[in-house]
Amino acid sequence: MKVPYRRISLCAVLVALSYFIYWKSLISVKQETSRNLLPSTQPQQEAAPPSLLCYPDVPTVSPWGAPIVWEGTFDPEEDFRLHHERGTVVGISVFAVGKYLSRYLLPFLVSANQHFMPGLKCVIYVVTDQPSAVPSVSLRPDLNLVVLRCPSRTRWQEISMMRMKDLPELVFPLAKEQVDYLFCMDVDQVFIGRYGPETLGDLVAQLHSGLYHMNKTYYTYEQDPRSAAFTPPEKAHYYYHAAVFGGTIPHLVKLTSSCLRGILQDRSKGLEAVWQDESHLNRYLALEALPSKILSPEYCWMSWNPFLLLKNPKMRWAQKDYKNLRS
Ligand SMILES: CC(=O)N[C@H]1[C@@H](OP(=O)(O)OP(=O)(O)OC[C@H]2O[C@@H](n3ccc(=O)[nH]c3=O)[C@H](O)[C@@H]2O)O[C@H](CO)[C@H](O)[C@@H]1O
Ligand SMILES: [Mn+2]
Repeated sequence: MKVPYRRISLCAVLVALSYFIYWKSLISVKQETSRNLLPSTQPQQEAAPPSLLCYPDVPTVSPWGAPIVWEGTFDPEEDFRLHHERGTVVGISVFAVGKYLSRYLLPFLVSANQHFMPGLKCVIYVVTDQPSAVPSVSLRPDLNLVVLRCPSRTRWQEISMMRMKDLPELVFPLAKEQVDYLFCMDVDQVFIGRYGPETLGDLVAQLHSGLYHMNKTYYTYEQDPRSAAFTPPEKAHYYYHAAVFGGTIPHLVKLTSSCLRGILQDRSKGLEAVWQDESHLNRYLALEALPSKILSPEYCWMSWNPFLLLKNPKMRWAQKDYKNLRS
């Protein structure tokens, strides 16, 4: 049989072209939607020089004045100088429980060693149910590793949600003595570019890169009014990813205690929020405490999302493998 190569290549070119046009239109729709969220009374922050941003005109400030951090909106040398002079110490807490330890922890640590706050003192708190299995990694002299034991839990939903319990019980008592700012991060991600002190703030939230390009009607807030995580969409602005949040310890204490309270209240009614801890986090950040700084999708990039091609990603999601990793 004769293969119609010319017809196939013509089709491929047409598909690629329409895909490109679709992608460009989505990005501009998103930019319009984001701009529309800004009330007209709010002064809009000067946009950084377009050549430095991934897309010109991305929103760089929230309606309540919190900076949205994109490459090009900050001066890395000035930020570094300030924090270096102050002797700022930055922490990360990362949970690696069950199979997630052997699958994700090593690349997370190796990449953090290379890209996370280079030149500043750092502490990584690894929270795990199997401390002896934590891989030994050669780390830079100003980066310390602290391993903490947490209980083994079987349901992955419990492991994810109970971070809101283990953080204040296991991590914060140490961190409040050792660090000025702490990030609470998922382990299934890797640093791929300089993740510097431009990200530091009292209460820091991460835009979810899977939903960033979408219209707000697609944001996955908990919609069951019986749940403590219930979030009326009209009261919220953004959809945040629970894979990264951070701030100073007093702010994180309030955040985790509110989320844990909601999780336990739901449990007592036989409920579980649609995106577990992430649903409670979104409610908290919409209704109880607005973040003082917001990280653009560059700081937690869903690398296989074809609608979000970024020029300056600093961290990307690792490949998911729910089938093998979740029992
Ligand atoms: C359906 C689903 O997936 N939902 C949750 C999950 O997405 P994710 O797909 O990002 O969840 P995930 O599998 O990365 O679990 C969250 C984190 O909990 C830890 N972990 C989890 C399971 C386990 O067996 N061992 C372990 O160590 C680990 O640090 C992991 O990165 O997490 C988000 C927070 O980022 C939200 O809470 C979502 O609601
Ligand atoms: Mn994750």
